[in-house]
Amino acid sequence: MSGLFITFEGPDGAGKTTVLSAIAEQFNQAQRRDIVVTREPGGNQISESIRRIILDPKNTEMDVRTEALLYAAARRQHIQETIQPALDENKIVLCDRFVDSSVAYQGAGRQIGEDAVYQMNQFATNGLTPDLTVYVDVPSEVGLARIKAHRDVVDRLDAETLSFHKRVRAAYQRLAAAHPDRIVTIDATKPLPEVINEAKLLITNAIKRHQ
Ligand SMILES: Nc1ncnc2c1ncn2[C@@H]1O[C@H](COP(=O)(O)OP(=O)(O)OP(=O)(O)O)[C@@H](O)[C@H]1O
Ligand SMILES: Cc1cn([C@H]2C[C@H](O)[C@@H](COP(=O)(O)O)O2)c(=O)[nH]c1=O
Repeated sequence: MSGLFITFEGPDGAGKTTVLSAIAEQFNQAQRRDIVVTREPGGNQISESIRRIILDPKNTEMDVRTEALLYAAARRQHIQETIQPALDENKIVLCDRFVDSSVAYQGAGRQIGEDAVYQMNQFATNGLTPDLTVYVDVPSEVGLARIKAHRDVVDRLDAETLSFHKRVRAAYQRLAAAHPDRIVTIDATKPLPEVINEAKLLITNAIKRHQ
């Protein structure tokens, strides 16, 4: 039996990272041993190095397809080093972003084609698909305002135009409509404790179904 692969997705500033770490914290000590919390791009030394290159605001010359390929390369390494070994050990992997991010940000945000980006990622993932995706949804203006209010460093993607971020959100909403069995939407304009509770319930139910 394989483990359980759960991803968190959403526009910048939706609250994914905050919600994910609160949930991981709330699981008891015994459960925590079976849970791996990780993120994309990143999760290991090579993928974190790629992350620094992609997000560096100085890298203004980066071509949009180069960017898409770098995200996919970081993902491949992340799967091989972190995700697949944990799933093989029957663990629960909670991952901050995965292929849906590439479809939304590079496919729609950068306008290089949602299907083209999805297909390119099939090579990187060899078809690995999350069992559940928690989509934390906020209007782009709300997410960006949260980032501006709370973050000292704004990365190359955060700094994109409002229209870029609106295309990203619209693509996420299309993905959620197209994959209702996998992607569950949470309204993240609600107060943080409510968002955390809703996400925790989704994960707890997924774990129960999996046992
Ligand atoms: N429901 C909420 N209501 C108000 N503020 C929130 C809510 N959720 C998160 N925040 C705040 O918004 C900020 C951004 O949250 P967080 O970093 O978790 O977002 P994120 O989705 O991981 O963003 P990114 O993808 O850009 O890293 C944080 O300061 C967090 O405390
Ligand atoms: C995985 C992935 C991420 N992105 C973007 C989304 C964010 O702006 C940054 C990641 O950093 P954060 O800590 O989640 O803010 O990168 C992307 O464009 N494509 C992807 O595949």
